[in-house]
Order: sequence, then structure tokens, then C-alpha cells
Amino acid sequence: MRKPIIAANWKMYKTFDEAVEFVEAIKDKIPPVEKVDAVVCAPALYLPTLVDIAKETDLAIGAQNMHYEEEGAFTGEISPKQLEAIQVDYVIIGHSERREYFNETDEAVNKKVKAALSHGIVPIVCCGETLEEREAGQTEEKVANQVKKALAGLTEEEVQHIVIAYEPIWAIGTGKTATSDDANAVCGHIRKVVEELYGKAAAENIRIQYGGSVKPENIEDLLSKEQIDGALVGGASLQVESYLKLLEAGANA
Ligand SMILES: O=C[C@H](O)COP(=O)(O)O
Repeated sequence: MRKPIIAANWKMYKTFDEAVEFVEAIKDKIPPVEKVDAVVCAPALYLPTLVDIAKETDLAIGAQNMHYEEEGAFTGEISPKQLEAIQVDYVIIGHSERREYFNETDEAVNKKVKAALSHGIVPIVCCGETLEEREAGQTEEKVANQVKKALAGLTEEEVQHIVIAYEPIWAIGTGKTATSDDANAVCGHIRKVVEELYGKAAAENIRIQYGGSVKPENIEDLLSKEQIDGALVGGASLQVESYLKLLEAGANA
């Protein structure tokens, strides 16, 4: 039985004060970590403060991106070593917005996944198709290809610690959610790809989230599906009440 994981991706929203206020408001209302993994992926400059506030609670803090090198002359970047040093637990890797606006390649995604794992940070690896690809019947091929490249060269053991987020690009921030059956089918396909590459145990243990216009009104339906182990949530994770409802749904799934 895989534990659900509900991750907030705040993207480039919230000021420092708003972020602190949010985490202060939810930190004692998080469902038990035995039932659900609750994660907030915040803008990088808030991370040390949020990690500090969330210490001794069931809330984990994540980053939204990182470089794959340990250190070096990479102006503006943040390394896995730096994230580990401030005790960040998760990092989103290869979000479609980073692939589209910052030219993040499958090769860079793969390096980042390896770097995160070697620093004890759980990568939430994103994949997903565009509307054109979906309409051309290329969804399975696209996500399989992204997943294969993202996980290339990992061990069977490492793969089990990864989280994959299936996010159809046309569903992100649009209010259009994939139907729970469609999302379930693609997550099932991803699991099959993982099994082909890394065997049964890896496929059974890896957690696969759905992302794309998830909200309190549709999360229960999505989480009721066998292949969907959680959600990566943008817009609906920005309000306290709504995020707590998402966590509740995760805890009861
Ligand atoms: O990382 C989160 C996704 O991009 C989904 O965003 P959204 O919930 O606003 O559609």
C-alpha cells in the first residue's frame, strides 16, 4: 500500500510574510505523516525559514528546482548540497514550466534526479504531454520517453524513493482536469514503464502523483483510482483552507 503524497507547488507566488503566515497557520493541522506525506514546495529564498517553522511537525518543505552540480560558478543557481544543508526534504525536478521557459532538457532532469538522491532529497519528477501530443495520440509515448530519460542509470533501490508527477500540460492552471480514468490510465502506463526498466518492486513502490487543476472538489475522485498516489497542486494549494482539504483527502484515500 503506497502512502499518498500531496505536494503544494507555490511557483512564484506569495511574499515572504504570506508564506510564513501560511505555514504557521497549517503546521499544527497537518494529518499524521503515517497517513499522508504533506509537502510545501516554496520559493527558494523562503526555504530555511519555512524548514525551521515546520520542524517537529508533519509538514515537509521542498524546493521547486535546483542545479545538479555540488557547487561552482553558476550565478543565480542553488545546489543539492545547499538544499541538503538546510534540511529540505523534496525538490520538484523537470516541471513543464521549467522545461518550456528555462530550456530544461531530459538530460539535465536526469542529472538533477541523481544529484537530489545522492543528497538524500526526494525528487518529484514531472512529466506530461501537450494538448497537440494528446490529440495526436502520443501521450503514452511522450511520458514513457520522459520517464525513461529521467530515471536512466538509477538503481532499482533508488527508483523506489522517487515520486513521479504526471502533469498533462494542457491541464495546468487551466481549470481543465484530465478525467480520473484518463489520469489513472497514464499513471498505470508510467508504472508499467518503471516495471520494464527496474522490476516489480520498483513499480509497486514508486509513487505517482497527478497534477493539473487539482482542487478540493476533484481530488477524492482522482485519489480513488488505483494508480494515482497523490497530487502536485498549484493554484489550489495557495489558500490555507483549500490546501488542508487536499491533505485531508490524501489522509483518507
Ligand atoms: O505543479 C503544479 C502544477 O503545475 C499544477 O498547477 P495547477 O494546480 O495550478 O493546475
